Amino acid sequence: MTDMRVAVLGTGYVGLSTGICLAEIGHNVICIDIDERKINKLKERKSPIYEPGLEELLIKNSSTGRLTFTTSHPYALNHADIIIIAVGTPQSDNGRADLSFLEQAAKDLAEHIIRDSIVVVKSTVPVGTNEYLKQLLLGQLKNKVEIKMVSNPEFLRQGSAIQDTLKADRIIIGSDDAGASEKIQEMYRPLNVPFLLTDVRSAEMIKYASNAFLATKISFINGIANLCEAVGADVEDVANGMGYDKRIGSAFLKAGIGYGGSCFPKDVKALLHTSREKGVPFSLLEETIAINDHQQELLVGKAQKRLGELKGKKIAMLGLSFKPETDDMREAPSIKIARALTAAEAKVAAYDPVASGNARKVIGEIITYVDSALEAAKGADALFIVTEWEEFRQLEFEALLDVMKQRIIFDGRNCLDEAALQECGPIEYYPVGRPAVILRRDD
Ligand SMILES: NC(=O)c1ccc[n+]([C@@H]2O[C@H](COP(=O)([O-])OP(=O)(O)OC[C@H]3O[C@@H](n4cnc5c(N)ncnc54)[C@H](O)[C@@H]3O)[C@@H](O)[C@H]2O)c1
Ligand SMILES: O=c1ccn([C@@H]2O[C@H](COP(=O)(O)OP(=O)(O)O[C@H]3O[C@H](CO)[C@@H](O)[C@H](O)[C@H]3O)[C@@H](O)[C@H]2O)c(=O)[nH]1
Repeated sequence: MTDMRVAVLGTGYVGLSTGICLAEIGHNVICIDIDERKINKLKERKSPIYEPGLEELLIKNSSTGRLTFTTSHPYALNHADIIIIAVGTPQSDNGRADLSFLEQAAKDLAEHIIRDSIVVVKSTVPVGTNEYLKQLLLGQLKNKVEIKMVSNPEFLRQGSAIQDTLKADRIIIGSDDAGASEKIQEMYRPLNVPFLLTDVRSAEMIKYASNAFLATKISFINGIANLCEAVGADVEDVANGMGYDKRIGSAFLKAGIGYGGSCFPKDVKALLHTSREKGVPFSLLEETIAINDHQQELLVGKAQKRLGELKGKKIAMLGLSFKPETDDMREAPSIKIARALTAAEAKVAAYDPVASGNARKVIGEIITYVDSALEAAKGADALFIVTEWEEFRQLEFEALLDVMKQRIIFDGRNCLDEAALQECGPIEYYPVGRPAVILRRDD
């Protein structure tokens, strides 16, 4: 059965992608957000975020009338009998997940739900939160209605959110109510994605375990990369060689300056917080975090070692967003790198294809934002690759190196073509976990 009536709370990456994709497979979706500016933009069929493919589907599904937007909870809830919560669960000071947006969402629901409903929690929440929310909701319900809860964590990645939603590896449905579980399976069935049915607590844990495992895989390969530098091995070949083993797999073995973004940093810390709260030591997670933090400092350390005092040196920074194909700056490694460089009194000129506007809000005016890689490179003592945008791989490095004061590149993402760089004449190229390429004038 298609054409279910669904309300989605929150139009961030998750809410918006979910809402759009559910409309795309035939449901009637209303998305609600408390942020009036976002909703106004969405009503004009413009995406408030940079996410490939999202705006096309937004326009398509808005024009069929299957996808609408509102800031009014009563209006949206009047429309729906499946309510998906996709509000943010940021990190609070002690590492714990901040549930205040969820608590407010539960209050909004309690006030305005007028019919029996299934409430689906898509936000990433610590184990036990679904039960807590249910109690909160039931305790404040204004109308006499029946509420069933389903935990349905999300696994999309920014930059490929739409494809990840339409072609997910799996859909996790955690519920103790067979009817609710069946209805949510029906909702997703047109996607033709495998379901894993489980209890609520296990569903909540699957999300944290998945993110923590992937983050740990990244820290592991970064640890190996640092060792490779010490022993003269090449981490790209090592990761390749490991990845052929099906038990290991090649994904998430890309060494570099560590993981950032709106999820891995906060979710690993939230899981660690749970382990401490329960008195179950999980020092592996501490190490995952420590390696990640260290990795972001290493790049600046390498520049200090090569250039000496950074005071007055000019650094060109290519890339600001936490990964390519997004303008999201949450926990982007560029933030720490920009702060460390400017603390050492280096002058930083940064270029990013889409994230400069958001970067200004986070990093501020301690660095200069320019409109091209070439402009950033002018007069630079070194160039840092911080985000592996495809645009940077395609750069004319000969021209870029020619405008630099010193022909030195630190590639924090191992994304440049070494052979092509060697064609550019004298160069010093320092990747992560691989031997440096040093071609002097008389080589
Ligand atoms: N970003 C990702 O790639 C991703 C992927 C998987 C899971 N998650 C998880 O999904 C959740 C949402 O993440 P996000 O990145 O989409 O969040 P986000 O911060 O980008 O967006 C959340 C939205 O919710 C809105 N909101 C807050 N309170 C509300 C309320 N009471 N009613 C309606 N709207 C409200 C906010 O205004 C905001 O627009 C988080 O728990 C996150 O950990 C995120
Ligand atoms: O081999 C790798 C892979 C990733 N990264 C970095 O790890 C971070 C996260 O990358 P990615 O996982 O691609 O992006 P996210 O959009 O943050 O997605 C993650 O976080 C989401 C939110 O929970 C989950 O839904 C996704 O499944 C999970 O991949 C980025 O800084 C990447 O540069 C590496 O350093 N090496």
